[in-house]
Amino acid sequence: MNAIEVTDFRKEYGSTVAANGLSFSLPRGTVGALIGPNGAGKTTTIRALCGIIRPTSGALQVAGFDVDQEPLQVKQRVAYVPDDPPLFETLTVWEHMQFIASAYQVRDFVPQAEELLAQLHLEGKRDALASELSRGMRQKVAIACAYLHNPEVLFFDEPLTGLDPAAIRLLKQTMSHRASQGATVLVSSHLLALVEDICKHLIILSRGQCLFSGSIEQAREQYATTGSLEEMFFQITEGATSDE
Ligand SMILES: Nc1ncnc2c1ncn2[C@@H]1O[C@H](COP(=O)(O)OP(=O)(O)OP(=O)(O)O)[C@@H](O)[C@H]1O
Repeated sequence: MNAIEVTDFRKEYGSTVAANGLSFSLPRGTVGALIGPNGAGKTTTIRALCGIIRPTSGALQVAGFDVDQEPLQVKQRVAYVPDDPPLFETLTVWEHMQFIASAYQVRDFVPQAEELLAQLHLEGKRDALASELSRGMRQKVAIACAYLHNPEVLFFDEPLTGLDPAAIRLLKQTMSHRASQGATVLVSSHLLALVEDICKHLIILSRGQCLFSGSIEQAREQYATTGSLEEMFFQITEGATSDE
């Protein structure tokens, strides 16, 4: 079963076509990499999948629900970590956890929240206001909030930038672990070498179009390559961006 199903997704911002008839899917229990050059349409696609922006046309399904027709069911089941997470500046780290637990009705959230803060080395910042946190710490708070309500589908937009090596390793481990437990993770990143070992599925966008969607093995077969994800990326996007 696919946790994410995108069919002919189009998004226009005025005269800019950010997504031009994208179709792809991501199987449940998979970590998928959403990659592509700057301006390819990755953030637009993720935001549409979370129900934050509406498509100009096309159909988007997440966790078995139509994003346009059943937005609440979708929002209850997803978590979204944007590249610059907007926190509540006047809430403390712990109050963020309380807020998420309340919004998503997570019962007995305290042990899990404490564990997440410990894993992310945020225990010392438990009572700090969001406005007092470093960029990496803000990202960690957003990650802790994302995990707290045990979402079925997680969207991460450039999650690794700003994190220290220990946090990068932890985030990758937790993504793989969540996927092994049945969750689905779509991660957008330019740091191909860092996501290579956890992503089983590849979605490559360029200029609002989907150049490839499938497993890493299928990509290797289709493009007859044994190279790294980075080499594959250049091979697949070659030509598609050459006249930019
Ligand atoms: N709110 C907006 N208003 C107008 N144009 C937008 C808006 N958001 C995105 N765009 C445009 O849509 C296109 C796709 O942008 P998007 O942010 O989805 O790309 P991306 O693949 O995430 O890029 P990057 O790797 O640089 O983050 C770009 O041309 C961008 O300028």
